Parts: sequence; C-alpha cells; structure tokens
Amino acid sequence: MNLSPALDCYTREQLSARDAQRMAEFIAFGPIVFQVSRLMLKLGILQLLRDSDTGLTIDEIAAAKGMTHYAVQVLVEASLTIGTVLVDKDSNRFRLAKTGWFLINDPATRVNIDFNNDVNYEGMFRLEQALNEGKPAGLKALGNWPTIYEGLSQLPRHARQSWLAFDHFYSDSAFDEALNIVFERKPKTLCDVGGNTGRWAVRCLKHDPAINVTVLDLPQQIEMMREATQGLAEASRLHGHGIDLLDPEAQFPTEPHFDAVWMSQFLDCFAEDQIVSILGRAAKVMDEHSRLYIMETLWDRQRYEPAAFCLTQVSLYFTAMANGNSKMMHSDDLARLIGQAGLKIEDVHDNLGQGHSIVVCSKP
Ligand SMILES: C[S@@+](CC[C@H](N)C(=O)[O-])C[C@H]1O[C@@H](n2cnc3c(N)ncnc32)[C@H](O)[C@@H]1O
Repeated sequence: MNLSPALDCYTREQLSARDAQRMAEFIAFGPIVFQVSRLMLKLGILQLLRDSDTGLTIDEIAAAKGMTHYAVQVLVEASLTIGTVLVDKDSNRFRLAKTGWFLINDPATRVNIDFNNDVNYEGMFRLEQALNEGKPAGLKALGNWPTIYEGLSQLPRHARQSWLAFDHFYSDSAFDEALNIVFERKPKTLCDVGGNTGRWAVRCLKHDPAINVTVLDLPQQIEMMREATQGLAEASRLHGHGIDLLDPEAQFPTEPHFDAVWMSQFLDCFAEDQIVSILGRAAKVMDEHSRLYIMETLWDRQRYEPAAFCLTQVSLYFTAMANGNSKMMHSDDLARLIGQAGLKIEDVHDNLGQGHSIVVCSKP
C-alpha cells in the first residue's frame, strides 16, 4: 500500500517492551485520560499553570479555581502521569508540560477534543454493534435518524457546534490553495456537491465575480445554507439544489452545464458502492472540458504522522455515529473507485491546509 515517508514508522516496531506496556495501559485508561485532560482544559487549570512563573501547589490551584483540594488533586495527579503537567519534588509545585502546552495551543487538538466529547463520546460505546450491523448504532445517543447527515440541522446544540467547528476547521484550512487550483481553468459554473452551509461556495463567489455556483446537498442542508448566506451581495449567483444522493436514481442537474464539479470532504460520507454510483452520476453531467475536483484528507498521503493517526481514528466516527459504512480514505482505494466510475485521474495536489489532497479527474 502507498504510505508517505512520514508513515514509514508503521512498517516496523518502534517501542521498547517497557514503552509498549505503558502504551497498552494508556489505551486501557483511554476514556479517563481523555476526560481528565478535557477537564484540565475546560476548568482552566492548564492555562493557570501556563501563566504561573513559579508553578502552583494543589492548594493554590484549588483556591484560584474555587475547587476542593480533592477535586484538584485527582485531576492534577492523573495529569502528572498522563504527561500534561510536571512537578517539582521539593516545592510540590506543578507546571505545564509540553503536551499540556499543545492541548492549550494546538487548534486541531482543541477541535478534535470538542468533536470527540460532544459528538462521539457516548455513541462510541456502541462501536461493536455498529461494526456488526453496518449501521451507525451510536447515533441514537444524539437522536433518531438513519444517518447523522439527516439530523445535522437538529443535533443538540453542543454537538452541532462541535460538528460544524470540526468540519469547517479541516476544510477551511485548505480553501485558499484550493481556489488557485480550481480557478486555474477559469470555470464559469461550479457544482459544489455536499456544499453544507455554503462556505466554499461563498469563497468561490467572492474569488471570481463571473462564477455561478450550485450547491447540491440534502434539502435540510440547503435550508441551512440559505440561512447562512442570507443577505449576501453575491447571492444571485448562488443556487441550491436539494437532493439525496444515496438514491441511485437521483441525478445531478443538467442545467447549467458545469465546468467544474467540486466534492470536498464528501465522498468519505459514503460506502464504496455508493461512491462509484455518485461519481458515475457526476461523470454523466461532465464533458471533455469539465473537471471533477475531489478534496479529501487521504490518510496515507500525510506529511506528518499525527495527521494519519487522527484520520484513521476519525474513520470510526463514520462507523459508529455518521452512517455505519464509510471512512477516511486511502488513496489506493479512491483511485480504484474513480476508475470504476469511468473517470481518469489527471493530477493530484497534496499537502493543502490540514493535510488535504485534491484529486483532479476528467473523462477519458
Ligand atoms: C462532511 S460534510 C462536508 C461539507 C463541505 N463540503 C466541507 O468541505 O466542509 C458532508 C456533506 O455531505 C452532505 N451529504 C451527506 N449525505 C448526503 C446525501 N445522501 N445526499 C446529499 N448530500 C449529502 C452532508 O449534508 C454534508 O453537507
């Protein structure tokens, strides 16, 4: 399989036996490690330690935070062994460790923590059931829909906020570079498949005053998009088309003719046979001048190893919470599905934003 140079570490053992045993325990206590660290952030204890020059004792933290000695002690002692804080043995003062610094300052980590807590945490208990049934068995922790996409507009407030923040954080980071790639061929019409709240569509409209953009998405999301883009000066060039692309009979609109078809973080919401069907329907409305741009975070093409770690873990969100049958893709799989849909890969651009690739496809 393809693996970027940074992922070569997956081909041979990296840990000593002692480190491996510690890692095994880290996994065993994963849910507690997660909740302790999330609370150290939420309660501002990590931030308090960051801002202190001399470090703080448990009593000083408790006084500053209005918490009991016991509550601070269990959190801080666990954080010490997790590795987010350090202690001075003589003064009993705690200070921030490097990992704690990243918890505070790394925006990707913050978005991932909120996403895991507010969207995934409870539902993930049903991962085994989801794997057995091929259905998102964990989604009932948030509401009763066949897939999370049908429920997006009605998710509990925190879950919706964290879902959108997660989604936007990843795709927004790649949009600047993506605009240059897509507009190189000067398209006049673009179809944004799975355009969600219209963020990419709006970027295109602002980037080129001649472009018309049609967003295809579930009818509920087209409503969300209309709300989000209300009053926009460019609104007359923005069009919405409600469609359920899981229905194999649902065809892409043929009017207008699309110079560019754009799918960002979209195909990862579907199983392989569904992807082939959707790509095949996109191909039907393309001619030899049209281009399909697929923007995905392909886990095997990552420049940094932690990104591949995040992406392969996020796959299980799709299993337990989203739809039960899709994942963050490996580029070998995506290439095979593109070929099965009768399209050919013309170019691949890697390392955009938070580790996105754009696969440019045309009709052979
Ligand atoms: C992960 S979001 C990506 C949003 C956006 N393209 C981005 O890059 O941030 C996937 C989008 O696909 C849409 N979607 C999921 N299932 C769909 C379906 N069956 N038919 C049409 N759109 C669907 C969702 O509503 C959502 O807006």
